[in-house]
Amino acid sequence: MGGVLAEHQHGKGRVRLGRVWREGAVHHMVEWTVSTMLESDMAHAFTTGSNKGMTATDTQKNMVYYVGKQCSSRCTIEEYATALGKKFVDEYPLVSKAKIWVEQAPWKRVMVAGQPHNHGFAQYAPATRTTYVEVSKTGPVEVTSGLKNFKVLKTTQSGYDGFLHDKYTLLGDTSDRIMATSITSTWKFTSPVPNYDAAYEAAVTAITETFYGPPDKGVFSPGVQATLYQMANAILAKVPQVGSVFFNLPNLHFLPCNPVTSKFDNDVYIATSEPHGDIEATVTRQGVQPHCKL
Ligand SMILES: O=c1[nH]c(=O)c2[nH]c(=O)[nH]c2[nH]1
Repeated sequence: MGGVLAEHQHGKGRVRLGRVWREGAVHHMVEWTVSTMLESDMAHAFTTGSNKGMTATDTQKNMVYYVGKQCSSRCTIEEYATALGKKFVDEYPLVSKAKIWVEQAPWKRVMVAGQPHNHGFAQYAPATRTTYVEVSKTGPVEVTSGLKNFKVLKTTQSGYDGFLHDKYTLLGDTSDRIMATSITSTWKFTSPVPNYDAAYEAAVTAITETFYGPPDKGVFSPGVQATLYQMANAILAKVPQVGSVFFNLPNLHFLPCNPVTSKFDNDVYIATSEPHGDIEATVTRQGVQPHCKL
């Protein structure tokens, strides 16, 4: 057993936490799925079998709830992840770096009879806000935010042509098609963020304005690749603290359908999720290193 233990870490995956802040009759609620990873002086656990000094993954799970309790007033996932990461590196001498992932379930306050409900919530869409935070004993806290499962679609203002046509190609050029994708994006901050909620809303606005264009006319997309690049640039323009933006965009095809008695007339489609195109890229400001896609 002479192999070199090159890297190691240990953590707890997908710990689910509900947190309610009761402000009088009006309640605020979040549901978070938290994953942790600790880099620590624990090589001996792998190479000798001794677990001396180890922060057990069960303890890491307990800390998820403990720090949730400590957040006595409403906070963002970025603030929570930073507090949790700090707790690990401050509490445990052998831990050099804590890596924290948090996903926020899309609970929204419901409207009943036109009024916001005091304590009722619903999920209207599966878009999930995400964060990944690294806290080391030395060095700055590194925060990456994002979203996943954000399904967007437009029924026109999308085309795809000019690609290589050879004997293996069946797809024809098109100047009008449905464009649909399920957006996963992460954006890494390179300077302090005064308000993570505002930064998130600005990034989502940048994505939607760029994808759809103005409400009356929309905006033409010549391909998923070009739209991806434009959306990333829109985030860089709208959120000055962001240095690097990653997108993964599956191309969810709606295929022209010829119902038995008629021809396709831009009206009936075969909706598919598989197989799908898969298009991704990272776009950075000049001189900024791309962040890893997570
Ligand atoms: O926008 C697109 N990009 C592609 O790379 C691609 N490939 C494909 O078959 N259709 C599309 N559409």
